[in-house]
Amino acid sequence: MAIMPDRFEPFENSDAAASALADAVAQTLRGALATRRRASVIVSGGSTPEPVYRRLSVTNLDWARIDVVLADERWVAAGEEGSNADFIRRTLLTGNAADAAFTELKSPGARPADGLQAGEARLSALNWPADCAILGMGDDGHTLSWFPRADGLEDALSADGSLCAAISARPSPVTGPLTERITLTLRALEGVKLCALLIRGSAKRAALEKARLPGPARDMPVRALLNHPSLDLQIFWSP
Ligand SMILES: O=C(O)[C@H](O)[C@@H](O)[C@H](O)[C@H](O)COP(=O)(O)O
Repeated sequence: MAIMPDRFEPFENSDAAASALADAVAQTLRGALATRRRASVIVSGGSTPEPVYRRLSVTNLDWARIDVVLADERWVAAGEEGSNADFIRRTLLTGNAADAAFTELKSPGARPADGLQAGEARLSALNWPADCAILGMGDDGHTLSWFPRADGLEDALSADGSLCAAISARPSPVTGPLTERITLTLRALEGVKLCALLIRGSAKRAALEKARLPGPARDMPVRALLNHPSLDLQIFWSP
């Protein structure tokens, strides 16, 4: 099948990119709420999207009808170092957006595999496809918790399996010490209306160009998005 070309939008600075993405997400959610009871947005950790979340948190939307769904999580509980859920609570789920329903990925259990069933049950209760996804990318070509050559990556990139997968990443400067993770799968992104990849800086631009070259997704898992036959990926880049 032919590859759906992505749309690359360069912005002058990170503020302009954040503001354009927050506007696009708000508009998509508003449009969805005009015809459906609930709308949803998938959100990532990482430092880049914080200004997007801060903007959205003060945006006037019917947040009580919006599901905020975590894209991926380190296997740590709320209150522990590295919790993406805490980051989202702090940056997005305040102000107007405090009324949103939040679907987290951490469940009880010693390892991500122990929490897969519970995570899947929570995710299955939501409406799919989601309306928006705000994704990031690392210099190593990972996105969500799809780390290069990680254990569990095949499950995560399978388009017809579960909505979440357990990941054990190979330790690297990008992963840091917390390599046990749970992530949404490629299947969870199928059909998302606004699928946005927000990246900043020349190293990420270079990584993106490298990922565009032919090669296996296991080396640069962002390729699963770039080479997807029907995903309409929008890349918001700023220097
Ligand atoms: O849990 C996470 O760390 C993220 O979901 C991850 O996929 C992130 O989006 C990238 O690592 C980019 O992170 P930065 O924005 O900090 O570069």
